[in-house]
Amino acid sequence: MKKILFIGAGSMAEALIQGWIKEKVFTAQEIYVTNRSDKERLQFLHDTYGVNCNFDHDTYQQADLIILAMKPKDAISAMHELKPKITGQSAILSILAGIAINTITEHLGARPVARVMPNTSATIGMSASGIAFNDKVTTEQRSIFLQLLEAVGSVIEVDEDQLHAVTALSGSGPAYIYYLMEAFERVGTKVGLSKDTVRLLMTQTLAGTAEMLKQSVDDPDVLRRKVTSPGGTTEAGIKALEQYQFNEAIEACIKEAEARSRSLANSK
Ligand SMILES: NC(=O)C1=CN([C@@H]2O[C@H](COP(=O)(O)OP(=O)(O)OC[C@H]3O[C@@H](n4cnc5c(N)ncnc54)[C@H](O)[C@@H]3O)[C@@H](O)[C@H]2O)C=CC1
Ligand SMILES: O=C(O)[C@@H]1CCC=N1
Repeated sequence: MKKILFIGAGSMAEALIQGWIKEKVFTAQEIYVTNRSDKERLQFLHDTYGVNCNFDHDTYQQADLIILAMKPKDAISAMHELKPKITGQSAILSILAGIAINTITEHLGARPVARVMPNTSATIGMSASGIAFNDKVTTEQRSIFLQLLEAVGSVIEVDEDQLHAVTALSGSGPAYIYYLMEAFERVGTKVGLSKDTVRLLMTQTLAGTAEMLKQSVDDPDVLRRKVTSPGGTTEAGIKALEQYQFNEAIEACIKEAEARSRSLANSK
């Protein structure tokens, strides 16, 4: 039986716990979760998923895998608390935005580390994750780490520095799409539809568009042109997006998020 220990019990920890249990990667009995102070949150995770939230110090030493899942600003103090407890050879999987592998080994000692940027769609097995490893990760461990992320979606190996861009795009990405959906729902009701109808239409439109991009050999601009009849509705809509500087807004969004990821490395 394995021991998988989450340090941090927030939304992303819950998404991975849910995804791994659902995909039968780990049983609830194999998962241990702790956080800083919120006992009610731990009780909720125990009651909902059956994971272990009350355990002794031996669990730290026996853990096969420790998952760093606190906020980046809490990472240094959390690792400081963790270091004396983990005398064993546990590998580390970090989902911390911005925090470098070197910072982790500086605080937790030389050990295998996978730095991962998943997203909350891991909950339903649909995460898009980026991953980078340090040189302590063996070939066997590397394939285990990849399997863990494949179980909750797709995963792509990148250079560690590229994880800032991955964070800005697919790590934060679900929030951009939810924000877009909020806007569709708001305007949809202004043009005469109910919120439920808009949600149904646009959820299917997003899913269909994503599937077209996956299945088609065409680039997005080619697919877009197939929707855009000359003098038609799409052309009018796109013109409005251009007038409101859609491309500049998206560029600023991703660049700001990427820069924030880089600056999180220095946050205290
Ligand atoms: N929420 C998301 O969509 C994603 C988050 N991430 C990363 O995952 C990490 C967690 O994010 P969320 O789950 O959104 O945060 P959250 O705020 O929901 O949860 C953070 C958890 O860490 C715990 N914590 C804080 N200090 C601690 C300490 N010293 N020891 C033990 N536990 C401690 C808190 O009690 C809380 O349970 C962050 O580093 C974030 O960058 C990565 C990808 C996506
Ligand atoms: O907002 C954040 O900082 C985290 C990282 C990616 C998604 N959520």
